[in-house]
Amino acid sequence: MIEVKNLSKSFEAFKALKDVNLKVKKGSIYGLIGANGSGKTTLIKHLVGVYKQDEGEVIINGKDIYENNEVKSTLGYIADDLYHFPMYSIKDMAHFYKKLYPNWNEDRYKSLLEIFELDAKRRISRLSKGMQKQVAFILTLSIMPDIMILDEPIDGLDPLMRKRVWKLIVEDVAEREISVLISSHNLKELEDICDHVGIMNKGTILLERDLDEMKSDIHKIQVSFKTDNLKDLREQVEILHEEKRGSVSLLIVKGEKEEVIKIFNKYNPIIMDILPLTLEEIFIYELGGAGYEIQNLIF
Ligand SMILES: Nc1ncnc2c1ncn2[C@@H]1O[C@H](COP(=O)(O)OP(=O)(O)OP(=O)(O)O)[C@@H](O)[C@H]1O
Repeated sequence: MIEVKNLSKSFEAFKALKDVNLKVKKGSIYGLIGANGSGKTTLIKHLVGVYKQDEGEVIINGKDIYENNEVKSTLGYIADDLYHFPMYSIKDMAHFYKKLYPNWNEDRYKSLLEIFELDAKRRISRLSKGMQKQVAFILTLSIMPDIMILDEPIDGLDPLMRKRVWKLIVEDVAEREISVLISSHNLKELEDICDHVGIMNKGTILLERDLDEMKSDIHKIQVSFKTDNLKDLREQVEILHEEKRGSVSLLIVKGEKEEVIKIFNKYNPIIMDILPLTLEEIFIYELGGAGYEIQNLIF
């Protein structure tokens, strides 16, 4: 479990993190989205114990992470700027990790090398950027972490590798109940794998949502009535957005699905379809209501 309470951090006069609160439960995946410079990497460097906070707490599995090697040995971290010792091969690096991480699993390491089809004798600095990322995943997954912190993890990976990596992470979450935090600019990438998503903006978490709850609470409805019933409907349901396409209205409606359908059905619609919403659309409509320009925050 990852817990951040009232975390603040300044670099000289610049306040990079302002009163950040966040929780990633056991067996869940948290997606951290935010524009360049919003504070994701600064937050992550606190989560992995690189930075010491000015205020607040950063607790991993019930303990402060900063200068705590015992906690760090259960934590897998993939930084956005990977570092490998220049002369090291994958095998040398694995040897180094084996000494550093008590839960290192040699069988898993070997099977991951096969999955990624990498030769352990190859020097890491000579591999392509994407292959270096694959090595980082092999090493990180082989330490059998309780917690994984991934900063832009799939940048540089091709679509097949992305799929492979997500599958491995989701399996670890399901089988070993690890907690994962992933930062990304790409909401679409996170949509299928995260349970929670938080949007960072100017050093704070602007909005945080449970994805299942969120998806069950907001609906895209394509509807057409014989007469114009939208005026009456507006008084009974919360409509976040509406568009008219000929005789058909496209509505984004907030509320419990069955209840919303019941209300619409009272007006005998000629057609009524409930369409799936992407995560991006949900954020746009939710934040649109709050007066934010979501596109500026997440792209
Ligand atoms: N060591 C530092 N000294 C001074 N300012 C810093 C330092 N590290 C980060 N900052 C500032 O803090 C802010 C947040 O940076 P951070 O790297 O956390 O953003 P980010 O959300 O990870 O961005 P990106 O998506 O571009 O990676 C930026 O304005 C950055 O300039």
